[in-house]
Amino acid sequence: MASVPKRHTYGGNVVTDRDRHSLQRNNEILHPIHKNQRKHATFGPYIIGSTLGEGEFGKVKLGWTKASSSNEVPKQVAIKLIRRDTIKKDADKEIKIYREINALKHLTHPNIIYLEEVLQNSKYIGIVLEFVSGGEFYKYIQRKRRLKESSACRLFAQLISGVNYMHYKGLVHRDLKLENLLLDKHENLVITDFGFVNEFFEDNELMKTSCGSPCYAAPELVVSTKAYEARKADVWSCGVILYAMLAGYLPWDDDHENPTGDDIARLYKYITQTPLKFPEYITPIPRDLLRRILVPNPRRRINLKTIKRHVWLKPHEAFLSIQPNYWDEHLQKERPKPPNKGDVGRHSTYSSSASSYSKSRDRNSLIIESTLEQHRMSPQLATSRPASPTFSTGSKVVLNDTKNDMKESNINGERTSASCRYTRDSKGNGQTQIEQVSARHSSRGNKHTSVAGLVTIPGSPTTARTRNAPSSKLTEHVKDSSQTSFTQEEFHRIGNYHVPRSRPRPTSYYPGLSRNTADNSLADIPVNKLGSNGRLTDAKDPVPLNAIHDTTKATISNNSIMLLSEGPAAKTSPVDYHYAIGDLNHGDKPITEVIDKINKDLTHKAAENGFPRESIDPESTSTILVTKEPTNSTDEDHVESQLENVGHSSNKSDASSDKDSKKIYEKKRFSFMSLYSSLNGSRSTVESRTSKGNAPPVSSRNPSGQSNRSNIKITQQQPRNLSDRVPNPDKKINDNRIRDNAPSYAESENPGRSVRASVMVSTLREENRSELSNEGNNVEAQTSTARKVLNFFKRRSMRV
Ligand SMILES: Nc1ncnc2c1ncn2[C@@H]1O[C@H](COP(=O)(O)OP(=O)(O)OP(=O)(O)O)[C@@H](O)[C@H]1O
Repeated sequence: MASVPKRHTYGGNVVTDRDRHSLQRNNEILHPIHKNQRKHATFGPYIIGSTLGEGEFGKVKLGWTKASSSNEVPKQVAIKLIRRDTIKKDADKEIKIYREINALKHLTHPNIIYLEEVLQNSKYIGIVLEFVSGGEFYKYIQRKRRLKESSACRLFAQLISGVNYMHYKGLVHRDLKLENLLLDKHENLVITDFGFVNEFFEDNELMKTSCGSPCYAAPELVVSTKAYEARKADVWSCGVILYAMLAGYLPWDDDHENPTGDDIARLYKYITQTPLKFPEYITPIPRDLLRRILVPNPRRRINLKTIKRHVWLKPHEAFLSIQPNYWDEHLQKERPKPPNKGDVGRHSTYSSSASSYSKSRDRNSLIIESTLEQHRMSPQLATSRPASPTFSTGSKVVLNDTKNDMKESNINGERTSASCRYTRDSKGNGQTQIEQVSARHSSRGNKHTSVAGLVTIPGSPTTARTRNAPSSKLTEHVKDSSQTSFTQEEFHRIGNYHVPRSRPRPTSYYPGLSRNTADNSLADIPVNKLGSNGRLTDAKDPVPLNAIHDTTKATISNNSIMLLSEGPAAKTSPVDYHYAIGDLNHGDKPITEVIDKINKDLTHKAAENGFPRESIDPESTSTILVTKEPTNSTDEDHVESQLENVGHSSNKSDASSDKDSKKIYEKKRFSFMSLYSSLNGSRSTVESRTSKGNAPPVSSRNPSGQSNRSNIKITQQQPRNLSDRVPNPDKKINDNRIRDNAPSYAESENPGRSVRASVMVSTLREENRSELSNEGNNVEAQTSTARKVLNFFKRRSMRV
């Protein structure tokens, strides 16, 4: 008979029968092991399962508590096991671990990983975290290529809520990136990996230690040796994350001379000097938000408070308006009561042959054996060595512009740094002593229950259920958070975890990995040719904060403009009219009047250009290109006030957007070659576009880099029918106007070739193909006509 493997602890020691009896007697951890039961490794009270992932510090294992009765569902946890011998040699590593632990024990937020406890034995430190079963966020994006806007919006709101909460607690993460985000089983975002976390104390003190991952780190961390404002650095990273969610790849990852970003100096030069570019499927509103976030100059970068109020996040306004202290008050409620003061530091102890454990009842009473006490720090390290064991002294951060939005960094009434202590608590035979952060018996299941349970908080982006809840309730909750009633969620089921990683995760996210699949929408889009140059390239220069300067298809309908992104993945997004057209509507004119005027102008122009007047339905949707060029205004207050003035904005579901977009395209019939609108002094030029809605991407740029307020570009569709495209003298004149009226486009971005003409040609080719295939009889005649048209455009494109 094959010998049954012995149950052993993760300390590597075999648990003897004597040990087991002693443990059972103490009723502490182990349960009787039946002969036919599989034996497991254990670590403290947890049975150790498969490897969930691997990081810098070692493996993260799935663990679960042993059920004391058949009815009890074991609680699952993730245990970050860190070999003590590895950190003994590496004081930096140890500092990171303590930072993480000491930060996490103060954080209770649905979108921040929850620290259950910390255990250690002679070989390992085990950071016991809630188990998050939805997998890694970057893989999620890779799987989906990119996220739908609504989904990105929900997750970004969660990210912002979590980051805002930690800032409220006086902590900055400093290493926010896709790889440090996980998803729970409800696809809620969970921020992890607090190894670079730091604390800010006083006003006017900035952080000096650069950290984070290059692709996500704010430029000021790298290009400047000056102290930086760490919260703004977190904001930058959030922007990079948002970009990655929406685009499916990182911004500024296309420097061909530095494809992997290994040359960091070059990478940052590239970041600060290359305008932010967008793929066409990112719609104007999130673009606008990204442009405000990804501003190299931190002083001009939007802050969290303003982000929360951005119109794009309007659907999650309710969730974002929950005050950070709400989470402390209410999520803590569902956890065991904090100990009486006298209990702090009191331990109930049990032991095995490998290690002994003690439990304190207070999450703040972390006692962990620190090798730091035994090591002399190198002078270099000593400077950044925590004054308190918690955080490095070299990294204090300022509270300035968001000062009013943040409270003093008090945690449970005391400074973060004061709440942590290291004690040496050796036991008997010189064995390593134990620690425990908190004896919290509630599961993260509960916590996420709370998250899921935020059903009672309508508008919360945390779960699908929350979104349907009546909005009045949210207000109640926001106003009176004491009325919370969290539902209890069942524990995570064993097996409901993602496939373990077999190797360390990448430190940055390379979209190329996901692009080699059949994602034509990504592959086909000349991303580098799109976007605008509204963002200044020099960090020293003021950056226009409040500009919508994308070329954007828009459809006016019922007092609102449907802004359409361009290209195969085009989606509609109803946007507040005032917001979309900005100065166009300055003169207190009712929107309907303005729309009427635009439509009349269009009709007039149609007639002028030889199109039948009656072919335009003034009531119907008219496609226009709205391009509001960057303004010189750089004042953040102005941004805020602008945002305040922004009316409603709602994100339509993608399905309905698609429908709308199709409908709109069906209605488009003409392409106006020029239209100069003098509405409120705004200059309007006309751009051509194809019937597929592929406006020349480069035209969205402001080639001169100069700021022109409210440069509205209006156009209508190219005729859809082949017969409409048959060249005639009028049409030629018309076509010449296209070119003549779009000098900016031809002049600058593509001096050698007309992208617009190319787009037209390719579209014509496509349409010819489909139409000709339907009309077999006239194939030849029409082909030759089509050829003429193509040749005409080809010649034109060569001439430009
Ligand atoms: N709470 C958790 N629930 C589920 N899986 C987790 C959890 N924590 C970590 N993991 C998995 O383990 C992997 C490594 O975790 P983590 O990044 O926290 O380790 P680390 O040693 O701090 O890594 P890093 O190199 O980023 O510092 C994660 O990518 C994830 O797959």
